[in-house]
Amino acid sequence: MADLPKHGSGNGADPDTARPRLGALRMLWPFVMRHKPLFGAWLLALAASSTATLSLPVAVRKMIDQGFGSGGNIDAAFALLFAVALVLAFATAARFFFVSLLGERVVADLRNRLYAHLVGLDQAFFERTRSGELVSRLTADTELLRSVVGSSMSVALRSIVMVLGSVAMMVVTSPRLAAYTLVGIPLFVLPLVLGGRRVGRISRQSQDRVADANALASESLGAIRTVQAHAREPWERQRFAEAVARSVAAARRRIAMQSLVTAVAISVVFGAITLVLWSGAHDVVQGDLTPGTLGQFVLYALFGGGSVGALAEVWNELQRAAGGMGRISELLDERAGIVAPSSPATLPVPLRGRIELRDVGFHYPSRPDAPALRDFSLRVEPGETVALVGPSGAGKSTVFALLLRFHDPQTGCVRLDGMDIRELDPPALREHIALVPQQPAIFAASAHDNIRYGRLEAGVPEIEAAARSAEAHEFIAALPQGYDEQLGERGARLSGGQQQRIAIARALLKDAPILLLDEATSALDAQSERAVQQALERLMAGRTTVVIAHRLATVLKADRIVVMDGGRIVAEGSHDELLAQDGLYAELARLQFLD
Ligand SMILES: Nc1ncnc2c1ncn2[C@@H]1O[C@H](COP(=O)(O)OP(=O)(O)OP(=O)(O)O)[C@@H](O)[C@H]1O
Repeated sequence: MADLPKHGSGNGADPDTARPRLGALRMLWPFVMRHKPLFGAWLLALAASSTATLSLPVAVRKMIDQGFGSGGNIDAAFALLFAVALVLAFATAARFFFVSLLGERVVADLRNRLYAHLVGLDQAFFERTRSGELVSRLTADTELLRSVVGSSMSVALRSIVMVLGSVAMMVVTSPRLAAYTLVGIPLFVLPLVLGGRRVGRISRQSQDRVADANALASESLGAIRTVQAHAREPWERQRFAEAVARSVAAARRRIAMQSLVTAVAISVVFGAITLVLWSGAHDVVQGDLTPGTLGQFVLYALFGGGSVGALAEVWNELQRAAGGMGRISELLDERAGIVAPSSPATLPVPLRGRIELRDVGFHYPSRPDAPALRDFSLRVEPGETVALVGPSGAGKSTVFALLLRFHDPQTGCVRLDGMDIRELDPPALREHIALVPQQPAIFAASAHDNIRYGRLEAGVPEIEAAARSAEAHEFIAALPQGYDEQLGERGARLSGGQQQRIAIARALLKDAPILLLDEATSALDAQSERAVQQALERLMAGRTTVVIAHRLATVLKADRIVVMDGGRIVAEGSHDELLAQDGLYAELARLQFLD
């Protein structure tokens, strides 16, 4: 799988890379076909509105020749004109309604499909992809496609119909004038297409500058504490102002180019029309043409010309959207490396909870020459608590990653109750493991929902019981809205110790036989510390536990301490035994636990 190209934002392809191929938009077809009735209704409305538009000039001719000419029926001519206009009005409204709705539906489907696909991808994918970029694909790129399905494609198709219809009607109306006009068309189209291309290129640049400014703002607002703690507000203001100024400068170039194109287009169009009109007027004077027919012809020329202009305008947008679609299909083509076998084995019920890593050798996909674990063998009996201790980078978290099957080891195997975990369906495996990470993820939801994440079908009494065991009930009950209190993005409204206790309550609720606990390194005050410790003891009771230990109390309570260094086990034993050896453990203990 190739690395994704890193764009500043989901908007606009890099002007230096190859032009996006319009063919990428074909990917949208199956999504459109899922809404056949809407699509059909739109085509009908399009046919009706185009027919009405194309009959308008005929009605105008009748009005001029019969209405103003001698002996005509004024009332009937005007009634016809009004009727055509009425059909046009309603058909246009229907066309707009159906195609806009189609755009919304298609984009919603596409977004759902993309999101459903992304959450199923493996950790290796998320390690090499920036989450900001994924969000931008989900929003900015799909947004671009909404405007394409809901408007640009409609404009393009309508314009093509109108150009063909107008040209045909021009030939029918006056073959001689039509011949003049057709010869003049390239003269008229060329500057529009050339100018349009240039506008497209400049507009991509201008959107990239806008995206730069946005990225800058979201980065500094996301790190507002760091910004303010360093008193860097003036610096950030200036950086943002400069980025905004760059985007205005780029937009100015685009606007200037667009203005120029508009001026040229209007001059060329009206120049051509004046010429045709002038030649037609001579015909009228000589009696070869009625005034109404000339009027009819000029209207067709205007419709046709206007539609060519509209085509030129949407051309660039279609190209941009093709770029967006290309990037989305790249993501949809990503395949997870960690998948269930075709017929997954089932775990014994009840699970005993023996875990084993046997002769494991592992390196992260992004770092093939830096093994994170080597010849690593560890067996944890049901109900046993093993503490992993070691310097930073020793490979402790990697053990967790392999037990959860976020990655597969390159050599050796990981077993659960004697069964190779590669034979299992990954979600089924993870159902049996509760993970309490060092920095728990708290969602922007209520306290109640945050705990319920551990087991979605849990009822209120179970959730409260879990909170009580996790020593979290008291502080939650004291929140202004109790369990309904919103905890804020990333748990912004909770202290570190409180966040940990929410995570412990979640794990208690999940009630899995295996517990992976990454103890927080951040020091808590004595009271929080005691509360967290008590909660953890309740959580660990009766479960097979592997804990990345940072506290003396934890290592003292563990059945066994495993000392890791450089991806290997260097010593094993109890606290006292290991202290007596006076090796790496004694050194770490002096630094970490015994100060
Ligand atoms: N996602 C990753 N991609 C590439 N390398 C990684 C990744 N995660 C960890 N590593 C590397 O693997 C090695 C082991 O890391 P690991 O996180 O398991 O150490 P640790 O003992 O948990 O450290 P700490 O106590 O600091 O969390 C380190 O050299 C680290 O740089």
